[in-house]
Amino acid sequence: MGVLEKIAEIEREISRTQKNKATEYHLGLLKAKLARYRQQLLEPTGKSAKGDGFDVMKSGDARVALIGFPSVGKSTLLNTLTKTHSECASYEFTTLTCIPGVIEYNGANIQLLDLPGIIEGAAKGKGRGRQVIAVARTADLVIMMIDATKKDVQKDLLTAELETVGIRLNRRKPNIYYKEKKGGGISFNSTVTLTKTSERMVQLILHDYKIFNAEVVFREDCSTDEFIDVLVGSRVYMPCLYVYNKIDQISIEEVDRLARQPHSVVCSCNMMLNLDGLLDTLWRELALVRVFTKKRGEAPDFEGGLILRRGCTVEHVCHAIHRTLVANFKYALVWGQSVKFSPQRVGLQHSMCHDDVIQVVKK
Ligand SMILES: Nc1nc2c(ncn2[C@@H]2O[C@H](COP(=O)(O)OP(=O)(O)OP(=O)(O)O)[C@@H](O)[C@H]2O)c(=O)[nH]1
Ligand SMILES: [K+]
Ligand SMILES: [Mg+2]
Repeated sequence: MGVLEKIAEIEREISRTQKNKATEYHLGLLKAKLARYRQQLLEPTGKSAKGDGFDVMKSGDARVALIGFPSVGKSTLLNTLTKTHSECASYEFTTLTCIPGVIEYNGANIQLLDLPGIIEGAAKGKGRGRQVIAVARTADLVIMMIDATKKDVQKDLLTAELETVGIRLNRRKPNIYYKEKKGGGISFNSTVTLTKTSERMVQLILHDYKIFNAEVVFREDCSTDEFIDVLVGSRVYMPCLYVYNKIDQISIEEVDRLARQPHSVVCSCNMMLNLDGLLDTLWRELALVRVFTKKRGEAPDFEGGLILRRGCTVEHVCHAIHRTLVANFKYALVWGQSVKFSPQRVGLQHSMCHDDVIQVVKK
């Protein structure tokens, strides 16, 4: 039996099995097996996807992948936001490869990847689904583009496809410490009360994976699924922005409802509606920050802002300016939202805000 058939069989068994106290361990083990087979499916088989235009060099300050069903308007978005042209048409699967463009925003270069449309079953190899999803894994953010005139199930279907291959959208990495050991058996600890899984469940799963020596510490109330994620590894946790396109075709009430969903933005690429709003939201979801540098007695360099991540400190800024700067750092003067007074004298650990100005004083 091939891996795909094994996966199908386990999926059938899971859907057949009623969820209750008596089947809890059985279901947990089935999920652990499923995760293992899916992982096998993801491992390179030798016949890799090289050479068909999907291996695009990473460039710029961040990478964004466009994921969606066919003909939702992904290529139209690339054409409106970047200088690159990608073929658009009313028929499905117009785009067949990965086409990179660059969004210039707030002085940052954001790489936007137009990709072929994906359909249900993509993760199992339907269409070019697996190649598309492989590209999505390399992104800093996924834009899930949804046709606002169609049903909302698109979102759940696509999320499920990405989940299958280990992409976790808008979720934090579970706070579980896990380490395989050479001996000593399984050591299990938790710093909180566990309500969604148990030590026994974890033991059973580890046993199923033929792991007999390991240290496990739950630092939050995680589920069995989350433990399996940590065990299997190679999961990617990334932000996702849901972009509802074609709002020119729906009622204002419906636009309003969609715009209120979490991590969502509405637009019309054809009619150029709310593209500014889209860029603004994209910037926030990417958690990018621009910082201007200034030399003593001169105006800030408003042309050459540094692009960093939210939460960055003066130390990060120094690294971005020059690798030896931290060693020679005495203090910095900062103007902007991160300080009470402008300028304010700060140290290396001070956190910067978007559009702050900094002057570094050396020893
Ligand atoms: N009404 C309306 N139509 C749009 C909008 N944006 C794109 N379209 C139309 O939707 C169709 C598909 O657009 P594409 O950009 O080719 O869609 P895609 O998602 O790249 O499609 P594939 O590459 O086939 O997956 C085209 O006929 C576009 O003109 C919009 O905002 N409103
Ligand atoms: K199309
Ligand atoms: Mg396209």
